[in-house]
Amino acid sequence: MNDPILVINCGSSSIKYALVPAAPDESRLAGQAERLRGVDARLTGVDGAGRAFSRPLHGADHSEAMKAILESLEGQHPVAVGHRIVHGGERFTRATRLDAGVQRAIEATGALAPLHNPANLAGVTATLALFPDLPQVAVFDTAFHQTLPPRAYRYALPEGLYRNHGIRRYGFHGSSHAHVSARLETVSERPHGGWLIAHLGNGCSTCAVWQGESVDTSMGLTPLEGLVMGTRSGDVDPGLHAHLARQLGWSIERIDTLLNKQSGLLGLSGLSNDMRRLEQAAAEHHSGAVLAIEVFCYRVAKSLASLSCALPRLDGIAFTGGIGENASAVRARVIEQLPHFGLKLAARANAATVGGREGRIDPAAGGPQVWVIPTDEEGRIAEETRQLLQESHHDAT
Ligand SMILES: Nc1ncnc2c1ncn2[C@@H]1O[C@H](COP(=O)(O)OP(=O)(O)O)[C@@H](O)[C@H]1O
Ligand SMILES: CC(=O)OP(=O)(O)O
Ligand SMILES: [Mg+2]
Repeated sequence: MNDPILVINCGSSSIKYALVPAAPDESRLAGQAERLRGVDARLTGVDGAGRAFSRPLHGADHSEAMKAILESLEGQHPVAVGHRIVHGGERFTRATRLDAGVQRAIEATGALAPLHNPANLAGVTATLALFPDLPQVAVFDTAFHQTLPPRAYRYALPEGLYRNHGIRRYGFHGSSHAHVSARLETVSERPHGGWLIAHLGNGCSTCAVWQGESVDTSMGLTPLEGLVMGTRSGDVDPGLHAHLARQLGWSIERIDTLLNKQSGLLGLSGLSNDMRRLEQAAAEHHSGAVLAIEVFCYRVAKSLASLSCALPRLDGIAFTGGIGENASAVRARVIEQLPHFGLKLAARANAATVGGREGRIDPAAGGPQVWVIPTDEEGRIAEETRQLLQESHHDAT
């Protein structure tokens, strides 16, 4: 493999990794460790000899899982490591070489992404211990949204909170939205247009892109704002916090756990945070699952409609992420709630575009286009890592 970059995407309970070669057509070694710290923790992937493997990790934490991942890559020689870091705050507006100072600054923004930044840093620490001599780069979810205008990133709060404490909307899933936006430039034949992207995975966000730049997005100061997610509530009345504290005596920690870990699809259904499981249960008329999917789809449609205000023109919509790429029934329910935009689906193309396929799923009747574009956060992180290292090499010579 030619000068591959090792990409590490550490989530709260999973690590996705990929060894991304310089040549885009060459295949990648990739995999994931899931349900970390659980008895059923497991690593699945493809090893250096091209063999698929799946093995139990028995309660492994992030650093033990990282060791197992690196063992599976034995014989491979990455030239650098690119890390997904979810929150870059106001300081990190682009990919940045990791050093002790940068690590400390990422730690300081940890409170704003409690499910993500601490896990991201655990991945950095484990990788640094195993690859002390390799350049390591942080690629931030927030960076793509640096182009948001003030009307989109400011909350209607007193200015001092923004100026002195960085209280503003940042936006996340930037590597995913950037990848999808770049693909749309290539495949849609409507370059430099206005697009709405729905990234629907465990975390979910929408993004309005005009001429390749993010102009508004549904996530805010933290990855909790906006859509209904696996375990996150998304938007609630900001008065809810005071109400729960005053009326039920709940602590801030309890409210935070409620909104981040016990809500969303899980809270609404009382069953699961997993869309696959909910679709099965809804088919068997589980009322919680039926309601959870209904609220989920309505909130995606409502968010897309409101973000359309950020665009001078709507060329189309793209779905991505585990749900966006696979759940054709979810896509159909979202689009059917947006008829006033002239949006329609071609039912057969919609049903067939699943399992990592890219494709256009509207009837091509001249209205806004609808696309499924599989995300590639790892590819984008590798690209930005490579670019930064090339720039610093040029600066040094
Ligand atoms: N075939 C499928 N049908 C419906 N939902 C799916 C399918 N495959 C994956 N999903 C859903 O995608 C979500 C996970 O998305 P993903 O983007 O992989 O998450 P993460 O944010 O952890 O990367 C889960 O809700 C899962 O149920
Ligand atoms: C920012 C975010 O929500 O990330 P994920 O989808 O990986 O949870
Ligand atoms: Mg995700």
